[in-house]
Amino acid sequence: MGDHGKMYVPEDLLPVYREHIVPLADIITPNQYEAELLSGRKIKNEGDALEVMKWFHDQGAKTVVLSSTELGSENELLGLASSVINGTSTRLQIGIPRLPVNFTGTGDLFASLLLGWMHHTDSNLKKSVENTVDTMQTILRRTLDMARQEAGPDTPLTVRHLELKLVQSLDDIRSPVSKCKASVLEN
Ligand SMILES: Nc1ncnc2c1ncn2[C@@H]1O[C@H](COP(=O)(O)OP(=O)(O)O)[C@@H](O)[C@H]1O
Ligand SMILES: Cc1ncc(COP(=O)(O)O)c(C=O)c1O
Repeated sequence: MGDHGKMYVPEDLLPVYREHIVPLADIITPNQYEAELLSGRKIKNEGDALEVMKWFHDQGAKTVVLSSTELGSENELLGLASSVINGTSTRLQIGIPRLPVNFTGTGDLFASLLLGWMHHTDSNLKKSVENTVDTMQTILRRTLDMARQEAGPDTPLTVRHLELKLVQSLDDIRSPVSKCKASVLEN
């Protein structure tokens, strides 16, 4: 829907997403801006993030992952996740090392990887979020390295240079190298 304070889709679609699309979702992976737009609440701290994730559960989503928030630090984005599946509730957070460029298509890639891992792990939220973030890191680092090589030292990186290196990352999609650990939030 949007990012960095700007919507990609026409603004008059917001109520359609909120009222008609969100209630259809089993799993939803908004970034901070999208979560704030849909829920109508600002996320300024972890308590706000937990309330916003509860709002999505109240709309019917069993699994909510805030793919990134600015609640981390200069060097880290913070992801948060919550699932209520078969009466079992799990909430966790994960630090995501921040790379110094804006990529395009990361939200779509994140959603695809998470869906695959939730399917393969019988809805194990912790393992799915960790594998997803680990694979994202590997793909984005490869994308940035190859973009810098291709552009050379004097050319600014463009969207074309930063096209996600998915095909080159097939092995990392299948078998992520375990690095980022999620911590479970108690109550
Ligand atoms: N600059 C970045 N540094 C590190 N990881 C990033 C960066 N941008 C995106 N990602 C990865 O992509 C995922 C989705 O990005 P996010 O910005 O939350 O969604 P969207 O692309 O929809 O705005 C994040 O969880 C993170 O793993
Ligand atoms: C119109 C438009 N712009 C940009 C994007 C890229 O979004 P992101 O980088 O958040 O995945 C999308 C993703 O679906 C989109 O539909």
